[in-house]
Parts: sequence; structure tokens; C-alpha cells
Amino acid sequence: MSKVIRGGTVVAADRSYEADVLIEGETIAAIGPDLRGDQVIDAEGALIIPGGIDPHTHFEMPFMGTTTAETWESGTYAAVSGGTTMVVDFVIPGEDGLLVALDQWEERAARQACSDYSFHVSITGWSKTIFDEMETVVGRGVNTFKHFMAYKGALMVNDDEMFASFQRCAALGAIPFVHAENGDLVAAMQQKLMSSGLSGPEAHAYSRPPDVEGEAVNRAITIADAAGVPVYIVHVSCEQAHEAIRRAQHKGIRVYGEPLIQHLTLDECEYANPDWAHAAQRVMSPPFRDARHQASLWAGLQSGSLHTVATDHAAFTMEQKRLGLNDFTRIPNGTGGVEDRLSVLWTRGVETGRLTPNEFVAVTSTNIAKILNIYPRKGAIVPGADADLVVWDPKAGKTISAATQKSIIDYNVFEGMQVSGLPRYTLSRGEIVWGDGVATPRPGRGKFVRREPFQAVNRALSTWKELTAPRAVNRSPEHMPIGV
Ligand SMILES: NC(=O)NCCC(=O)O
Ligand SMILES: [Zn+2]
Ligand SMILES: [Zn+2]
Repeated sequence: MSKVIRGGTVVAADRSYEADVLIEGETIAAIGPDLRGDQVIDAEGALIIPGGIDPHTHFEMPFMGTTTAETWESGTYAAVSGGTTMVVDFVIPGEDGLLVALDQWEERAARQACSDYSFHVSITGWSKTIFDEMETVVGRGVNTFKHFMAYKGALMVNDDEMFASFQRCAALGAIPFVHAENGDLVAAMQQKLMSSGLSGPEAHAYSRPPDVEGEAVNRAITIADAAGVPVYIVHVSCEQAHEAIRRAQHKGIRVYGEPLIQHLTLDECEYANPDWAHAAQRVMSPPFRDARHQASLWAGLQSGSLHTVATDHAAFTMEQKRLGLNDFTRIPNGTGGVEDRLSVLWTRGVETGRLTPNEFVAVTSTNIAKILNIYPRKGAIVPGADADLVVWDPKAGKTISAATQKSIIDYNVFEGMQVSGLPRYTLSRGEIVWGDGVATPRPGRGKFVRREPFQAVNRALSTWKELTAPRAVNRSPEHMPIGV
């Protein structure tokens, strides 16, 4: 049965135009005026945009002595209700290595996911086994590896481990992702704050100031450049980090930057809230910053030095947050956002004139698809692409509330925010999974999206690095000192 989305304005990353969209099966069949289909989906007064892709989620992730409460089912259900049709989640290996962990993530996702999905695999140490397993991971359709420069004693890797892994990424045509904060400094400052009696969530922000992030971003970029590989910096939260990215880009270094919707719209005053629960719910790393840093992030999205807007959805319940009641270093780090990313970005970005609708599409979908090497199957409205589409109603609005959200946690960091711009319909590979305020996705319907290595930027950079590699000078004997 075919479907036609009728009467809307197609908004792509490069232009907007009035057209109907015809869907046959799981893909887009045609785009143009007056198309006919078996089922008509009304887009009158609305925009037709590519489904959102959230490149940064953590569903059912073991972390800081507990596990994120958001399941693959509840998380992807929340995602589609907010217009996101694909998530990319981080596999965190335990002692059994990368492949066992990837199997676990695949099993959970295949059983529960309502949206399509992919993975990044984390590198949390270095060994011959990891070196070998990385090739198998790439062969299984995962072309990104995550490195944590923070979380000392847990996930953190040091510089030589990162350099080894980045070189392996270069050889395999993969892209390293980096959580950039100086983990040694953070650990030392946490202890100093605790021993001076600062044990509440406000101390979390003091323990991770912007320079600690900026230094690590600069270091990660330096290591990536030496290894000859593009690098993607997750959750860029401050001017110092953005500045390091801009500076590198101006030197021709291939670096991508990802701000989060939380850092763009929520600020550090949240940690001063007299209610411990309110402040602890907002503990995430890096922490929220002030208006000056937020302005820098918005400017980066406008100018193109920052590329994507993600959520880092790592949702813990209030009961889990209470693990750090007397010690802020034990508050599980993470917040939610996968459900509200598009609406909040539309309201604070497009409605304010900071972003055009086309830039909105670029940073929530198209740019991500290009970086992950799945464009134009995802992130584009063209014939042959997956029919991951959102009928976006810019006039529809709501007040965000934990009481009505799909996420299973018991609070929402955007609580009380009035947003305009909501999905009227969300289609995932041609199936209506959200319509007229009702979500109907079947858990397990989501599919794994394979991502091939050696995207164009990897290839170009390898060519350049090969051309400019150090070379020995072959000297004839008459130019050598006598006796050599
Ligand atoms: N961001 C955060 O606080 N928690 C999730 C893990 C991570 O991405 O660092
Ligand atoms: Zn992180
Ligand atoms: Zn994360």
C-alpha cells in the first residue's frame, strides 16, 4: 500500500519547497506536485522534514554503579514521539571485550527498538585483543569508536592508548569519538572539593570548569591529527572547547563538534537550586555552563564550526540520583532529552531566528547522516531514501512535563518549558509510528543500520597524510661524513 504526504512544504538541509511525498513500502518513491497514493497523510500548514537522528544516547548502560533506567523500548518510543527516527547508542565493553558487548547491545536493541538504530563501540583500554576486535566491529557495520578522557578509574583512557586506537581507526576507515575532559584534573578537584566540605551537586560544576574541557579537546585533536584521522568531539559545552575546534578547522584539521540541546538551553544556575533533587537531576558531564558559553555554541551551529545537536540521553531515576546524596562524585552523571530535542531546538533556535529551518534539519539529521556515512539513505528527502519523515507542525505546542512524557524516568530537565513545533506524524521506513498524539510502534520493529567505513573525509585525509608523510633523504656516499 502506498502513502502520500500531501499539502506540506518539504524542508531539506539545502532548501525548502512545496511538494507532496509519495512512499512505496519503506522508501520514498517520488516528490512533486499532485501525487496520488492509497493513503493520504495530511501535511496542510506543516513542514515535511527528514526524521531526526540522535547520534548520542545511552540506553540500559551500566555506569557509576548502576544502569541507566531508560530501556531500548521506552527510549526509542520517546524518540519517535518527538520526531527522532534513529538513535546511535554507545556500547560500553566489560571484561569480555568489544564483541561480547556489541552482541549484548544488539540483542537488547533488536528485541525492543521502536526506531532504527546503530552503535558506537567504546575503547576503554588497549590490548592486542582490542586491536583485533576493532576490525571485526567495523566488519559488522559500526564505523565509530568512542574514547573517554574522563571518568578516571573507570572508562578513562590515556594519551598513548588514544593514539594507538586513533591510528587503528585511521587504518580501518573509522572515526574516533571523544568525551573530552581532563580526567586527572577532574578527579583531583573532586577530592579537593569534597575535603573542603562541598559535597552537594553544585560542586559538580566547580570540579569540571571550561578550561578542563578546552584543554582535553585540544589534546584529542592533536592526537587525531598525529594519527591522521578525522575526530568527532561529543557534548561540546563551552567556548574553550569550541575555540579549540575552530582553531583546528582553520588549520585544515578534520574535526566535528556536537553540542547538546541541554547545554544550548539550560545554564549553571540549575546547580544552585535549593532543592537537592532538582540540582542532582541536572548533574551531567560536562556540566551546564553560563550564557556566554551558550552564545558560543549557537554561533558555532550558525557558522558551521559545530555540526550536530544531540542529547547524550543517559537517564537515571531520582532513586538512582540519590546514590550521591552525601557525595556529589557518586551522583550518576546523565540527563534525558531524546523526546524533546527537536521541539526545544525549534523553539529556542528557529523561533528566535538563531537558526533557519534548513539549518535545523542539517544539525538534527542531515549532517549526522553524512558524518556517519549513511547519507542519503538517512537524513535526506530524495527518491530511494528510507521514508523516515516527520510532518512537523510549527504551530502546535505543549508544556514539557514529566507527567506526560514517554520516557520512563520521573522528572524532565525541561520541565515547564513551553515549546512550539511538534510532530503531527512520524514515519519510520514508511510506517506511521506516531500520529495525532498517539504512538503505535511495535517494540522490535526497529532495524540495525549498517555503516560502512572509509567515508569521503577519511579517504581525503589519508591521501593528504600519505602525500605529506615524513620521508628519509637518500644521501650518496660523497655527501656523507668520512668514515661512516
Ligand atoms: N554525559 C554524562 O554525564 N553521562 C553519560 C556518559 C557520558 O557521555 O559521559
Ligand atoms: Zn560523555
Ligand atoms: Zn554520552
